[in-house]
Amino acid sequence: MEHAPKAIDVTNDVEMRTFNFFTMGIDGHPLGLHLDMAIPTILNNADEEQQKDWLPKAANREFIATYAQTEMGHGTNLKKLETTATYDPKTQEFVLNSPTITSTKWWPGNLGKSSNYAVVMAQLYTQGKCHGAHPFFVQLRDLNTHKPLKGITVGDIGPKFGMNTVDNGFLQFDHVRTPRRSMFMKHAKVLPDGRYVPPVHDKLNYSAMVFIRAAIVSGMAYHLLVTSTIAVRYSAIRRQGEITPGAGEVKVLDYQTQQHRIFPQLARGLAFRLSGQYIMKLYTQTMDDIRNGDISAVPDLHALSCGLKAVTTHHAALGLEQCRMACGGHGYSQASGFPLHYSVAVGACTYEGENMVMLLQTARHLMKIAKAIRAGQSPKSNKIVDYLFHKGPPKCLIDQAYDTNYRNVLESFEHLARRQTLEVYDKLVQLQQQGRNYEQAWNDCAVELCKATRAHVRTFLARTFVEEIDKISDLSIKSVLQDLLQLYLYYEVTECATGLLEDGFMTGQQHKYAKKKIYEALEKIRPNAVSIVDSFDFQDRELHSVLGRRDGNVYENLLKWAQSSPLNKTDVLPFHHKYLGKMMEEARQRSKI
Ligand SMILES: CCCCCCCC/C=C\C/C=C/C(=O)SCCNC(=O)CCNC(=O)[C@H](O)C(C)(C)COP(=O)(O)OP(=O)(O)OC[C@H]1O[C@@H](n2cnc3c(N)ncnc32)[C@H](O)[C@@H]1OP(=O)(O)O
Ligand SMILES: Cc1cc2nc3c(=O)[nH]c(=O)nc-3n(C[C@H](O)[C@H](O)[C@H](O)COP(=O)(O)OP(=O)(O)OC[C@H]3O[C@@H](n4cnc5c(N)ncnc54)[C@H](O)[C@@H]3O)c2cc1C
Repeated sequence: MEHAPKAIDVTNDVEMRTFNFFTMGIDGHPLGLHLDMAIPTILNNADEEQQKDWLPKAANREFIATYAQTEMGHGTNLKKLETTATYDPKTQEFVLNSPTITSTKWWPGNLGKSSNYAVVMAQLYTQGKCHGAHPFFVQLRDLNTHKPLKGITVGDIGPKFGMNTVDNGFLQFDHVRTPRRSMFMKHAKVLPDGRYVPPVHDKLNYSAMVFIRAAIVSGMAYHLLVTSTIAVRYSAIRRQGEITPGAGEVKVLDYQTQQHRIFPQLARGLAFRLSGQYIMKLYTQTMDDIRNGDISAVPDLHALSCGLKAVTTHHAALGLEQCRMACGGHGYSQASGFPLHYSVAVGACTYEGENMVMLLQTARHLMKIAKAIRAGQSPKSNKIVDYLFHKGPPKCLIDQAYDTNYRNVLESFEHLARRQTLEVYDKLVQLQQQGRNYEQAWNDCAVELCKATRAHVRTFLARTFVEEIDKISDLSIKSVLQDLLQLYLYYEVTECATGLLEDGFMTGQQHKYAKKKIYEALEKIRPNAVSIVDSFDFQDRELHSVLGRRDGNVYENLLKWAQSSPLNKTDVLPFHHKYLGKMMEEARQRSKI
């Protein structure tokens, strides 16, 4: 198959678009879904003729499209989406319909007021048979008046936990007719007479979600690096309390507890950035392969993107909260920027696949591998999973004198992932032997399946971090990043210590060794901490934080920020005399009686 036209390479500016997206919660980005889901859908699911028609206009912003898949009643379970697209061979059109209240499309970004087109996921019916969810490219609003077209009800879903500058919307179809060729026809097709032509892989229609899951990994790195920049800079300004009595108040960044709270977030931000680059390259390569008819990497990409998305979003949410708490009272102010960054970032734990569901998707992949291992098969030279086939050292070696390239630490992570994967597989088999069906057994193992996925993803993140730091040639930069790598690896050892201690693989003494390495790394990072975050070169505008200002003039600008509040436009607000003043006057009068 010849290469499809690459009018735009959606992934070449992912870093910038991740930044754009993740600040959209700050300045509202009516093109977020257009750029990050609608265009990738056109690129990967439209046939050549459709691409020639839609892609240049989309790239030129001649319309704004969103990605309308989730419904009020279903977001995770795509098999049960209720919106229908029924083919009418007489007119060669699809009839789109929202049969129930729960089939109302609900959540799509920019759907409420901005978009005039949408990628609509609907159950495809033709010749009386349902062929499952397929994407359709549908016009929603008149291009001149921007009014909804006939049969279309659309609006904003109202205020949310965050991202309230984005018009997430609702959408209902009342028997809306759309041409046959509005169905994305690169993979599956419906011929003029209504015959359905199936795709080579029935999940290729889901590629836009895979793109976002891959992009979110870099997005979470961005959020952790932004918020740890704010926390480090503020902690280098804020003086509170003494370490040596009489020696004067210290910068709170000198407290070990403050370092232990913030620096691991910095380290995780770097780790996620490196794995984010890896997964985006894997996505791009896989999409190229699909264009050339090779779908062999699709399962690996799906499994890794689901696992990375779930783990990095969860750790980013926890890490942002740690950075906020580390800034005390001012961290709780909107002036800090934390409420904004947090409310945008934490949505990623839910959208693009709720995290538990994503962990379980990766677990499906791991169970296939476990089955092959138990059947005595050999590994398939796949660097992401081959370690599961290998037998690692019987005991933890992290405290050996020399641990070249942290091989002993990585083998500890591999041991835990291997053990948890095989143990939960064996439990799955055992439960079925005891009479449970597969689905029941799966549900009874779901928590352990998620743990196995987290252990597998941790191994991947750690190995990628080690390999990428090893490639750095500038020794001064390498030395600083190795301090963060040391912190990351031993912090992760302590984070999964229960798993490593559970089977006696690691000893309590080795756990103490890991803690010692953490404290050592904190001490090494402290003198470079401000330079490290300054090196990210975030602009004050994107930090959106008085506490994280590059010039460090926190207090003067905190007062200026407060004084600029509308509440401070006048000394006495009208409500005072109307309510509080009146209440107090009446109370004084009563007390005179
Ligand atoms: C550029 C910067 C951008 C920065 C970030 C911008 C973000 C924009 C902000 C917000 C946008 C948000 C958008 C959305 O939220 S869009 C809606 C997202 N919705 C979801 O993610 C739904 C989640 N549910 C699913 O994906 C699926 O229902 C499922 C995967 C949970 C289950 O799928 P299902 O069809 O039911 O299949 P099975 O579980 O039965 O699995 C069958 C089989 O298929 C494989 N598979 C499933 N999905 C994929 C896939 N995407 N790719 C490849 N393979 C897939 C699965 O592994 C099974 O295989 P098997 O084990 O071999 O049987
Ligand atoms: C900020 C934001 C932006 C969004 N933007 C878009 C968009 O642009 N386009 C779009 O189409 N959608 C969008 N969504 C919707 C989003 O994709 C869904 O909310 C998400 O997929 C989760 O589905 P749900 O809401 O149905 O949750 P549910 O699936 O109902 O989840 C509820 C609970 O059930 C659990 N659960 C569900 N199924 C299983 C299972 N099989 N096994 C174990 N546990 C399970 C979940 O883990 C969760 O704990 C957005 C959502 C948010 C929050």
